[in-house]
Formats: sequence, structure tokens, C-alpha cells
Amino acid sequence: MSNPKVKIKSIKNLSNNHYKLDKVDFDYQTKNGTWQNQIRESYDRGDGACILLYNSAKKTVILTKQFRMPSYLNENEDGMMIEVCAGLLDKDDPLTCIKKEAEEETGYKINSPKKVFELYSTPGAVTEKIHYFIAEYADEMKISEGGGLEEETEEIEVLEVAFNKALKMILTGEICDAKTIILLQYAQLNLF
Ligand SMILES: Nc1nc2c(ncn2[C@@H]2O[C@H](COP(=O)(O)OP(=O)(O)O[C@H]3O[C@H](CO)[C@@H](O)[C@H](O)[C@@H]3O)[C@@H](O)[C@H]2O)c(=O)[nH]1
Ligand SMILES: [Mg+2]
Repeated sequence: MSNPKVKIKSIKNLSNNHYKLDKVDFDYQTKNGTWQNQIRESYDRGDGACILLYNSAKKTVILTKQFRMPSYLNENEDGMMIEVCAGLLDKDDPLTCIKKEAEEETGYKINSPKKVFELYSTPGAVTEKIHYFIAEYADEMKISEGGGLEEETEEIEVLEVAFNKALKMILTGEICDAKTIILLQYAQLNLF
């Protein structure tokens, strides 16, 4: 944080339950040099990581399907979302996190994920950056059912989908999650 055009006056915590919501009061210097007071709410859930598992020979990808409450509150009829495997970093570094998440959620033990991006998803409201990975998977890397952690009340269905079908599912709206579409389009440009 080193922008001379920004002077943070106060950060007030509004909610600190599972994650935290802050209200930031700051002055911002506009182009003509005058200072303008602004208030912004900022939701902090830490950073995350996500991964596209793909198989070049079979031309398939591994996706997950789970209930997402915030989407249910905003016009997602049954609240189910089809996404690439993803998780919050908690205290792990992105690489450790994504290997752990891939195993917990999909059942695949991945050796060497490749990092492709580090992106803000909703920079006007949420602090979160997501670290994007890809990795080749093979049938013999499947060591468990996956499905997520019961103690975290996760119930995740694992889908193996033909890559071309996954691309069609973007057009039909069946896949409507930004990180998933970003990785599928990365694959279309660079992998398949
Ligand atoms: N009690 C409680 N538990 C929560 C809450 N929010 C999340 N959890 C628990 O925390 C777990 C987080 O699971 P992860 O797999 O680590 O994260 P994720 O929900 O898949 O998040 C990933 O995808 C999101 C949506 O695209 C991303 O926003 C996020 O950064 C990450 O990549 C959830 O399964 C749930 O058990 C909450 O408000 N209260
Ligand atoms: Mg997850």
C-alpha cells in the first residue's frame, strides 16, 4: 500500500464471524488535485486457489458440482454450481493448498500443478485473489472418491466431462462460474 493519492482515515470492522467485513473511510485525490472522501465496504475471506484437471489423451476435464448459497440467493434456481476444484488457502501456500484441495474434492493425487494466473475476482468489494493452476490427470492418479470434507459439510459431486461438452456448457449457461470459464478458455487457447 504505497499510493500517495490514497489516505486511509479509519477501518471499522462491521462483522467478524466466519470471515470479516470492514468499512474503510479514506480520502482519494482526484485528477484535478482535490481530495474526495470515500467509503467502501470490503469483505475479506483470505485468498483462494483453483485448478483445472485435464487429460490430453481422453480430451476430458474434471469438474465439481456443489450447492452454493450466495448464488441461490441471486437467481441460481437450485443453487447448484459446476466449477473447477477450488479452495481457500487458509494457512497454506497456494501450491500446497491446491494439491490438498484436488485430493479432498476430486480424489486425484496431482504431482506438479502449473500456475497460470493470479487474479482478483471482485476487486471492488472482495479482497480475494485466486491463484489459478492447471494439471494433467490420469485414471491411476485417482486414490479416493473425493467429494470434500464431511466435517466442513462439503458434499461435492465429481464430474468427468468431455472438453468440447464443457465448452458447450458455457454457452448454455450450465457453467456460469468465472474462474471455471477462465480456465476452460485458457485450455482452449493453450492445451487442446
Ligand atoms: N461455518 C461456516 N463455514 C463456512 C462459511 N463459508 C465457508 N465455510 C466453510 O468453508 C469451506 C470452504 O471450502 P473451500 O473448498 O476451502 O473453499 P470454497 O468454498 O470451495 O471456495 C473456493 O471457491 C470459491 C467460490 O468460487 C472462491 O470464492 C474461493 O476463493 C475458493 O476458491 C466450505 O466448504 C464451508 O464448509 C461460513 O460462512 N460459515
Ligand atoms: Mg472448494
